[in-house]
Amino acid sequence: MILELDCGNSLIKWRVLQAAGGDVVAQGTSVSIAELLDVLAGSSVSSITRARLVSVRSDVETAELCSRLSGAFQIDVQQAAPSPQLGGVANGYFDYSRLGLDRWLAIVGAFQMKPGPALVFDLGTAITVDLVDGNGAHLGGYICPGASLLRQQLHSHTRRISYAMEDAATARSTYAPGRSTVEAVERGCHLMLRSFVSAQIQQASTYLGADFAIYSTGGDAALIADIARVQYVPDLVFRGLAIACP
Ligand SMILES: Nc1ncnc2c1ncn2[C@@H]1O[C@H](COP(=O)(O)OP(=O)(O)OP(=O)(O)O)[C@@H](O)[C@H]1O
Ligand SMILES: CC(C)(CO)[C@@H](O)C(=O)NCCC(=O)O
Ligand SMILES: [K+]
Repeated sequence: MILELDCGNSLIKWRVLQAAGGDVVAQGTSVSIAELLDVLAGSSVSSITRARLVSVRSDVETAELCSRLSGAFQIDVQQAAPSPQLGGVANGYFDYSRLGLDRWLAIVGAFQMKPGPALVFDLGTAITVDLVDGNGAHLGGYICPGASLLRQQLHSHTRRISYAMEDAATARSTYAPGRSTVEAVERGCHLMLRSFVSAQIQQASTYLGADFAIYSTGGDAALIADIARVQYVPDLVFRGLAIACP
């Protein structure tokens, strides 16, 4: 079985495949490797024979994650590394090694799904947007605060904005003007995020032509999944990871 890990700034997303390109037998999100090892130990996942990992954490932290994993399963852990080209895509950064590896793999995963122009949204701790043209040239992209950061900044920098997170999801059910703090903040941030996404889609036609695919991935991808033409692909980074570490 193959263990795949996407180590973001807040969470470790992981899944276990029966074999390369095979069925997903287990998946989840963990706050730490220790928690992930506990979950796997208590599951029906039997023998992990390979692991591949992408991380946007510091080199020291990433090396630590890899060594914990190799120690636990007695295996080598393959790690995605920056590259100027992969899977028909050319990295568009001035310095290709500076492009976040999660972004890079999401673009590569998208281009493999359908070779052609694409706009890729990843909604995690940060929201990232990347453009790739029909020849596989990555044109660059954008990095913005994610949905939680937007709200948290309001909570941290004001005296009177404060509410229980349990009430947040209900408050987001419409976009009507908010009549309580929770409604006003949740609807405001949700609209801000969606307006940004719509503006990106509109602007992208300048660079990609009228006919491009739009993908959304990451923990908060569902917030924009209903916008016209947006395809929700939760495992976009893992698709790219399989190409980077075959
Ligand atoms: N089970 C979950 N646990 C925690 N957050 C979740 C969960 N499901 C969705 N989310 C949302 O996903 C967001 C985190 O997204 P994701 O896990 O893609 O990014 P990350 O790993 O934290 O960050 P990044 O990859 O941008 O560095 C949170 O802001 C939260 O709103
Ligand atoms: C932007 C994030 C945090 C998104 O996870 C990650 O891709 C990252 O750390 N990128 C490095 C900076 C860059 O991509 O320009
Ligand atoms: K991410």
